[in-house]
Amino acid sequence: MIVTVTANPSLDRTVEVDRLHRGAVQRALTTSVDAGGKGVNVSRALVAHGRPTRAVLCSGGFAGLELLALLRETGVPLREVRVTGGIRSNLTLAEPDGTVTKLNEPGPRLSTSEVDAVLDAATEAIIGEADWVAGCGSLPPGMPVDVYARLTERAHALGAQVAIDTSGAALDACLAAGPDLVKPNAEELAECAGAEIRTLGDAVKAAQVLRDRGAGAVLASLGADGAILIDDSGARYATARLDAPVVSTVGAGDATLAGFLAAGGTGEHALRTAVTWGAAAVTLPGSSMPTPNDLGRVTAEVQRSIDPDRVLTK
Ligand SMILES: Nc1ncnc2c1ncn2[C@@H]1O[C@H](COP(=O)(O)OP(=O)(O)OP(=O)(O)O)[C@@H](O)[C@H]1O
Ligand SMILES: O=P(O)(O)OC[C@@]1(O)O[C@H](CO)[C@@H](O)[C@@H]1O
Repeated sequence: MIVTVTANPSLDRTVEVDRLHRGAVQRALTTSVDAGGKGVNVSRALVAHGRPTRAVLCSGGFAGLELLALLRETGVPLREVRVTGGIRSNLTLAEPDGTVTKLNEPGPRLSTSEVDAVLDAATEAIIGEADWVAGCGSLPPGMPVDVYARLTERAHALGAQVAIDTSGAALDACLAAGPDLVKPNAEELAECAGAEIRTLGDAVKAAQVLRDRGAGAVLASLGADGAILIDDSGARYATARLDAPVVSTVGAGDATLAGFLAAGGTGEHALRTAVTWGAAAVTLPGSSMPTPNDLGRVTAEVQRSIDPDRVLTK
């Protein structure tokens, strides 16, 4: 069972436009709404593949009610923490060539007791049930920067492994608690390691910095370039070939983490599955998560020998 924790979930509104013109009044072609937030997406992807999961998340305001209703439709088992502030709505402006512009709100301010309630709800969900806990996404205002470190300590005390997918100070702060896995994208990895990432070799070195600071393994997603996994047995690189156009990259990293954990959370098979699920996600609109039917569009390949000079596309 994989428990996901999303302190800052969102309603993800995707608005499709012909072409984005800054400063102009534009008419949308279509709009859609998905239940969002990184851990919520991981749970949605797992449910779509019939894998046991539970999503722990904050909910508040009318947006929170809509989020819960959407999640119930998708069949994700929930453990909600009611908070006073309304949860956020994040906007994606999608253009037909696959370009997305994303505006993420900060989220509601949480009180100290609401922060404790999130950690307690996560602990209850873990007890006796979870093999893995995934703490995912940005922290809402009021949430202390060490919350993922605290989640890691609690989960380890209960015998569960921990994966963290976050950015900035929250990523920095979780490393000392020794999460079993972190899943940065290239930008988050560069910021956390304090290094420029231009090549695959740069990405491997930066991932090693995060391991030296406490992460057990690093699964770094590299956008169109695939993903690398660095753990005790070395570095591996996986790429994916797509049989379909790129529609929306939003949530691809979450599908990647979901695939990795669904396939055991370690090793080559998990890396291949991660890249397959991630690449399948980009062929779908908005922040839709792939189902088993979507995976046939992807051919993934894992390489043990990595060309350190290979220049990354983003
Ligand atoms: N343009 C693309 N073409 C093919 N595959 C892609 C593309 N962009 C992303 N992917 C796939 O999705 C995975 C995750 O992408 P990325 O590194 O952009 O995640 P992310 O930034 O964490 O995404 P998000 O935060 O929106 O979930 C990649 O490892 C790759 O398999
Ligand atoms: O602001 P955060 O928490 O970093 O990211 C939130 C978010 O962009 O992540 C998901 C895609 O990965 C979306 O569902 C959601 O809108």
